[in-house]
Amino acid sequence: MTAPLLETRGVWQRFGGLIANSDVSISVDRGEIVGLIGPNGAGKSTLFNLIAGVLPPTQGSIIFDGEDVTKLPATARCARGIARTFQVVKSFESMTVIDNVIVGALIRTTVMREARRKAHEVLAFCGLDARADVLANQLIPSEKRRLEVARALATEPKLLLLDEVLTGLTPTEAQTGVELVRRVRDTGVTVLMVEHVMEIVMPLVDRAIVLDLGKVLVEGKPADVVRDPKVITAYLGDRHAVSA
Ligand SMILES: Nc1ncnc2c1ncn2[C@@H]1O[C@H](COP(=O)(O)OP(=O)(O)OP(=O)(O)O)[C@@H](O)[C@H]1O
Repeated sequence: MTAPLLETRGVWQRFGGLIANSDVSISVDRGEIVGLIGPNGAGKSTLFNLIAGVLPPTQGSIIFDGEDVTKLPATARCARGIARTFQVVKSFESMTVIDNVIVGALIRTTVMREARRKAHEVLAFCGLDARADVLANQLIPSEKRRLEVARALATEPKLLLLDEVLTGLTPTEAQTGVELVRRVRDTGVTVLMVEHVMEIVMPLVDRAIVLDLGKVLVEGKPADVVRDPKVITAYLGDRHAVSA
């Protein structure tokens, strides 16, 4: 059996008296699409920040690709193959779409022509190449989310952390997003995604991990997770149990 691509081991995050993550141990295997779900304030974004290196955990360790990366800053983790998108889209609004993606590509090369070639390749993959030369602030919300994904992919990650990239989209846009995530995985990239829209995310993921009050409540196959009484009580509601 090969080792997981990502493991969090007994991770805690305290903000003063508030415990945002409490002894969280999860693992993600290579090639998986894993959904991280849970109610508002469950600690999902905090866990993403700990994995990406935005914050050091108060306690515990993060193992990525066989290496303890707990003490590494975000840029060093990105260089090792962890890329993320942000819940609040963080495009450089006054830059063109292509330049936004070149910023990502420059982590792998210092040759501008190569970074531009990579950026165009990734934009085409994300269905945005026709928008390469417009300013990021001219994109509609669904395009901005794809730009976030494109910028992350330009760093050539092994693990892509997607923070609510399908939230707030129309059903058609969300379906396009689902297909994009599948195609990303088909290229060999492992995906860990925080998402709220259960009807969309559950058919997409191989495994779901439910956080509640900073702890792992349940994990397993999506169909089992949505039927778990603990999950129904904590979060999902009966509607999801019957529609799974
Ligand atoms: N930098 C911070 N300082 C203080 N408290 C924080 C900080 N970041 C998060 N928190 C708190 O930690 C808890 C977990 O927040 P987090 O954003 O990780 O939850 P979440 O599951 O991502 O929620 P949502 O679905 O609403 O995005 C919340 O109570 C939040 O207010």
